[in-house]
Amino acid sequence: MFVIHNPTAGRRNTRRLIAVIEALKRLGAPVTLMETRYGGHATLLAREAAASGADMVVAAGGDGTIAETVAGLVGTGARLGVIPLGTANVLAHEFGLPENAAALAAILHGRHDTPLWPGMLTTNAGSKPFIQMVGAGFDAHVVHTIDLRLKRQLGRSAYVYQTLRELRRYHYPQIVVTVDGVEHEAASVIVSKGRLYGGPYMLAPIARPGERGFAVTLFRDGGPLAALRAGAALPRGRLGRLPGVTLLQASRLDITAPAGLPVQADGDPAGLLPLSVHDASEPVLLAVGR
Ligand SMILES: Nc1ncnc2c1ncn2[C@@H]1O[C@H](COP(=O)(O)OP(=O)(O)OP(=O)(O)O)[C@@H](O)[C@H]1O
Repeated sequence: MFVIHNPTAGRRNTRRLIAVIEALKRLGAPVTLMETRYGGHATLLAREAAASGADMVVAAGGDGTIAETVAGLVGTGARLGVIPLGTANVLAHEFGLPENAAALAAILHGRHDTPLWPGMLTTNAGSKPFIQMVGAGFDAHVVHTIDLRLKRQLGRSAYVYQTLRELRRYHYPQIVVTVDGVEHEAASVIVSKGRLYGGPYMLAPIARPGERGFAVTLFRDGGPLAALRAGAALPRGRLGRLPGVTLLQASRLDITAPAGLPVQADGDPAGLLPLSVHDASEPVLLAVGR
């Protein structure tokens, strides 16, 4: 089993990683540990691990590291494992991965899995898979402007701080989004593979991470008050039920304007508008509990 560790993810705490690796060794699993040296390196490491015959490649990091690992695994037949070490760890919440090191090791060593069908995002920064969500509008602005040192120190609270800081600075331009050929306008758009957002919080109950297609949440109201309302609704799991919020299903989607607005994918900066989203060619298999 190959474990790809992003040493910059989350609060850089390696205690959990070591505990899971020790538990894997106690189960008799041979583990090869590799560290990423730069953003995007996980894709190369995963591709090489799969090419060398690994049947399981584990992403040890946050959602960004998982997406980069998946980019190297699609089409190879190698299974995906996850050791959540990130800030929000949305995918780990989505699939109920345990906090306990021994329980997580048992899942990685076991044979039970579920399909995870990534989306493909194309922007000026290129084309790459995402596993949980893509955003354009206020949330992407927060992701692009957040201080990475603060994120490491405060974890998820850094997003709350940055959201409050940017509420009155952001201009809330209208975004033009075409969902399966039908044009809409919104202040913010979140395209989801999974149901959760920002951690364990429900956003898109219609989302099906193991199947083709996407859930699309349109936040029609712009301005600081609407953004503040959304921020307050998130921890109560009521984001999707706010007035002015519409949830749609999509098989493909384009956001054409305004050009130059920031985009986020799986909680990391992912280029600028315009963007397009479609299905990856095939799913990967994710090791999960029963
Ligand atoms: N060695 C490295 N040096 C600098 N950046 C790296 C390195 N390895 C990976 N990265 C980048 O770190 C970024 C953040 O990683 P990741 O998303 O896994 O952690 P996180 O943001 O803390 O967690 P989450 O997405 O769950 O909130 C990714 O975009 C990845 O490209």
